[in-house]
Amino acid sequence: MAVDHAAAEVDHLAAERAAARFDVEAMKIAWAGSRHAVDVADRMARLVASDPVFRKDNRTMLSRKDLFKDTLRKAAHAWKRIVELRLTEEEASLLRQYVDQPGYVDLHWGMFVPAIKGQGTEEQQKKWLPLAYKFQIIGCYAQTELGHGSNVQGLETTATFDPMTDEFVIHSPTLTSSKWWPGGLGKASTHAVVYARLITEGKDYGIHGFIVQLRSLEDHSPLPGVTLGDIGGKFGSGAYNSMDNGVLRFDHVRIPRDQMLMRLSQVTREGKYVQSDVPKQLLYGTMVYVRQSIVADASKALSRAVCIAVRYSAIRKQFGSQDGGPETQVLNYRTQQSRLFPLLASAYAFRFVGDWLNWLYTDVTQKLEVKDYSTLQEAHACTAGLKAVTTSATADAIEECRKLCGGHGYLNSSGLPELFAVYVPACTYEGDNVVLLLQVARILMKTVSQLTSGKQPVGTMAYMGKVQHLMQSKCAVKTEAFEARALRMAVNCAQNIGQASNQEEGFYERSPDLLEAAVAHIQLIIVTKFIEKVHQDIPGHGVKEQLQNLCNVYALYTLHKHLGDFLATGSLTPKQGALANEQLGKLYAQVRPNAVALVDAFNYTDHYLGSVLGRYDGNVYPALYEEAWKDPLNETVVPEGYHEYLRPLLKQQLKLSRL
Ligand SMILES: CCCCCCCCCCCCCCCCCCCC(=O)SCCNC(=O)CCNC(=O)[C@H](O)C(C)(C)COP(=O)(O)OP(=O)(O)OC[C@H]1O[C@@H](n2cnc3c(N)ncnc32)[C@H](O)[C@@H]1OP(=O)(O)O
Ligand SMILES: Cc1cc2nc3c(=O)[nH]c(=O)nc-3n(C[C@H](O)[C@H](O)[C@H](O)COP(=O)(O)OP(=O)(O)OC[C@H]3O[C@@H](n4cnc5c(N)ncnc54)[C@H](O)[C@@H]3O)c2cc1C
Repeated sequence: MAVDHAAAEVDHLAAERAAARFDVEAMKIAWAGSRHAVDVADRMARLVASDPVFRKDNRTMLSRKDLFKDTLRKAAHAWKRIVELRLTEEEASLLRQYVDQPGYVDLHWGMFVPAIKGQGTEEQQKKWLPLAYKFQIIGCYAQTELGHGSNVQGLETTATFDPMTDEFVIHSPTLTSSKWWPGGLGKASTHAVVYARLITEGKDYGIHGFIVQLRSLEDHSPLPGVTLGDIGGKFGSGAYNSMDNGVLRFDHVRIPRDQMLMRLSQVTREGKYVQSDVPKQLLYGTMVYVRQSIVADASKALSRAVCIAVRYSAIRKQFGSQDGGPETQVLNYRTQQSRLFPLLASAYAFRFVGDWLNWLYTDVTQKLEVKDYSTLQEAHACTAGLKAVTTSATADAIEECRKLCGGHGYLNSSGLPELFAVYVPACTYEGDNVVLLLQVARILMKTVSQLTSGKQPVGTMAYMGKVQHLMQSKCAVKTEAFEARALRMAVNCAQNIGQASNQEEGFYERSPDLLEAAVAHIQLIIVTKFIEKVHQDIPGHGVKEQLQNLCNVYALYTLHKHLGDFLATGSLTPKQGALANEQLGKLYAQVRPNAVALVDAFNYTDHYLGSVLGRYDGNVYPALYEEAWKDPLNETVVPEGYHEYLRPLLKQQLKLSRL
């Protein structure tokens, strides 16, 4: 008798949901942050999913031109809906998230507006922000050049003040000074915040931001002296190709003096350079803001991938039956669990550390407003380090989820190839991850060097103040082992650097070790924030227990993966390492019956997931089968090219065989 496998698979997810030992609705609240957050997200997700303009299932089959036009259409439609429905800022930003297609609006709202807010004077904000808020201008963030991205101080574009006309002359003196990469620049933006070397009275004062109009507001043509376009196709089909990353050159383009962003420093009518009493690092403030939001996005991307892989692993069966009985769900294999459940735990860990980072960012911003700059370094270290660690882990995890879905994970219809292709540049943009970790390492070395002078480290570095205890102790408690590992790695690096002939040379030589010390410090922060979360009052049947399990999984998995560090620094004994691994196996068994419900708690619509493998109803096989027929290659039974290339070949072979 033929078995209806499709119906059986659907039942599987229902059975998984019924077996869960906690209240999924309460977990949705723990994940989203509040009942209100769940409701708003749900409403916005459904609004997008029910609107045919936001359809995205054909995205990987569109040409670059069609994909770009589709992005313009979606952005315009989203804006229309935002205005018509009078959406709040919170609702509008969720709507943009669920539209789920990178485009110029990300840079307009994500970098252009924050740059003006952070670096513009009140007067400049009054002039430019209303235009940007109403989309009367579209802006991008033009910092990176063909020759320099990481080294911001090495940028070459010049902004030379001309006191005769009270203008800056923006110029690209070399090919390598061409702006290269800014999103939204290639085709959409009318304006940019351009970063250039400020030159006045014959002196180079380094990098500053300027608002520059690029295109006519009448017909969108480039203004005189401006050459610009798109930099070309990028990794993966669909994916980030919806974005018009651009190239831009200036040939002595003149802008009024008041288009220099003047909150941090000014140039007077006479051409005098005046530095405000604020730290010059605030020039990098927009990047700090975006890095913080990238950490929050890491948990979104990772949870999507994990949701697909968990649901599909509950549906997919292989082996396990000798006599024609049911085969084993691949989710029951210990290897599948040990690869997948740490990623599930990481999604939750990144979510909570992202919330904390958002709190830290808000706190630092409020302090800056009253000229308290004491937490600037902490904000830089945490945003840079967490951005690096969470994006690298998420990119690796999405690829792992693809493999966890076997062959079907490689199909575009699984959603995973596109998710990976869209996500992986997060390891590079907004600061290459290695460059950012080296920034964290510099701050760690500075902190270690100050320990002897009695200066007490604060914030996330406070544990380093327990240096006497942590350098000697045998660690029984989990967090203490993480603290000892991070501190001892940092102290080892500092000692090795101290032996070099000069500090810079020592730092350069020891940079691979410094990277690992920075990662250890950041992982300590993630573990600590997860533990703090589970110590809070979390309502809902079984919710706290599940989060406690996931927290243990994250900590013990991280410990297991980096056991070499823990052993080499003497923070754990080999026996403790082995016990941790034993414990991890037991935790996986506790996660197993709850896995499907734990990904349901992300509350993603099928539209947002964009995956036939991750469907809520589990009806995977009919959907896969149906999806295949939609490919343009299947529009004709006999393929185009048959008469030109296949038929002559086959006929020739036929003739040869008759000879
Ligand atoms: C299936 C389909 C899915 C579809 C999904 C769709 C989702 C759509 C959503 C997409 C969203 C995407 C949105 C984002 C889009 C991407 C945007 C990307 C934009 C960019 O990339 S913009 C360019 C970014 N560029 C960089 O990040 C450059 C990195 N370099 C630097 O930051 C600096 O050069 C560096 C490395 C910090 C060095 O600077 P330098 O000036 O040379 O300084 P020093 O190292 O000497 O440090 C001096 C001093 O300053 C302190 N410092 C440094 N940085 C900061 C800072 N940011 N804040 C505070 N302090 C800082 C440093 O610690 C030193 O302090 P001291 O006390 O030691 O003096
Ligand atoms: C999709 C995408 C969107 C982007 N959007 C924008 C945008 O909107 N606006 C904008 O201005 N820019 C944008 N960028 C540019 C981006 O910010 C830069 O690419 C990024 O900062 C990395 O700089 P880079 O390309 O110069 O890399 P490089 O610094 O050239 O990196 C190359 C290699 O050198 C290594 N390296 C570099 N310096 C060091 C060091 N000191 N020590 C050890 N190793 C080092 C790196 O780790 C890397 O392995 C975007 C980039 C991408 C990919």
